[in-house]
Amino acid sequence: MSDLRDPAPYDALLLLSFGGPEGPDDVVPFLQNVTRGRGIPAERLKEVGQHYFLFGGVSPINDQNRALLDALRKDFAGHGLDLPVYWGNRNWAPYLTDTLREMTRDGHRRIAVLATSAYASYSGCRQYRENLADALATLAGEGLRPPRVDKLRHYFNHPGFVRPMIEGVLASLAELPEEVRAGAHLAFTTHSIPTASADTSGPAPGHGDGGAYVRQHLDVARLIADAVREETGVAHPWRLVYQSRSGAPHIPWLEPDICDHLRALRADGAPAAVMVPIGFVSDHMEVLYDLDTEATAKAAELGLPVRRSATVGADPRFAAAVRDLLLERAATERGADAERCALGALGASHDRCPADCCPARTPRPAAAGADSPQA
Ligand SMILES: CC1=C(CCC(=O)O)c2cc3nc(cc4[nH]c(cc5[nH]c(cc1n2)c(C)c5CCC(=O)O)c(CCC(=O)O)c4C)C(CCC(=O)O)=C3C
Ligand SMILES: [Fe+2]
Repeated sequence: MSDLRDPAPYDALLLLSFGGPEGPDDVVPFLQNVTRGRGIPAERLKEVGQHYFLFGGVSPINDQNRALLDALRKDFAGHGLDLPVYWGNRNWAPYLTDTLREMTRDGHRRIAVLATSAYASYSGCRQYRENLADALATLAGEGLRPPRVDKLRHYFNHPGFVRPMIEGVLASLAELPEEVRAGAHLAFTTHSIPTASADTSGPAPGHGDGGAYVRQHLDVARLIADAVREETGVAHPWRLVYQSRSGAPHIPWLEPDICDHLRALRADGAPAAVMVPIGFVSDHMEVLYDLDTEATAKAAELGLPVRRSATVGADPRFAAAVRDLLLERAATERGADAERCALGALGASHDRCPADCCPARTPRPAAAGADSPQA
């Protein structure tokens, strides 16, 4: 029997996130970092820049990550897990490469990575693995001996991610006026991505038809809808919808858009809706602007009462889930048996992405996978 608190072989955890601007002067360089080489029309960039300026040029994502770091450190300390937690981002300071350099200088040799994206997709998984490979290559180029990095598995169906969202939906339903509550629709929403990218998300055997990205979201939506029905005795109608589309108009992205969906609900006589942002880990700009500002204004214009339910953010149950994932993986890496906690129909996700998982349009080195130069 292995020690349940033993993090070996890991000597540190890295929280890996998207990053966001911290003031008006950061907005344009941040957007340049995000969209470098990704073919986003200038029109769209100007529009997204306005979303940030509306909030003083500050993305909420950094404070959300600081709160999660605090929650993780408290959870680890409270459970006798002595493991330092670092934070690095893809698109803004603290940059991943700087954090990994610091971790290397601090003597860390084997690092577990938690990405703030719960599902399979190029943007949510492989792109982070590419960022890790780039950072490791940079460190090697500086004459440092890069540590080994392992990315923790997808947690979309971990109870520590799903449970808080179920409670969030129940709270949002309770906030709706009583006369519309029982008929309220649940609009589960996530980031739209190109259909070509969705179709190739996850390992190849599941490619096509929206791939693992759509399948995983549908599984979470169903889990939440079922739990809400059990709790309230009401089978709220639900649908998975999408938001935050970018890219050129002629390229197909996942649909329907949340705003079009709200319009259709209104036209069909739905009395109310709860927007459930299952695709997002915290209240960042996609949630504060695209849902709380744009979609909420659209609903008001339509005369459709709506609420937006909570993301997990720094919920202590999510922090505990991260500890669980880390200790599970640590045990697996030591060759021990580990319970792999997962709700729903899909089971626990793989630890190491196979070579054909969420392929890039142009193949590039990616760390922490079967096709990694470091593997
Ligand atoms: C699947 C997915 C997630 C969810 C998983 C996860 O959480 O990682 C996510 C999260 C995020 N996306 C974010 C911001 C942006 N995403 C953009 C563009 C894009 N996102 C894409 C996908 C995703 N994105 C895609 C396919 C593009 C097109 C360009 C490309 O192929 O890369 C752009 C460019 C402008 C625009 O067109 O919107 C911005 C500014 C922020 C930070 C918010 C903040 O500051 O609070 C976060 C957390
Ligand atoms: Fe995005």
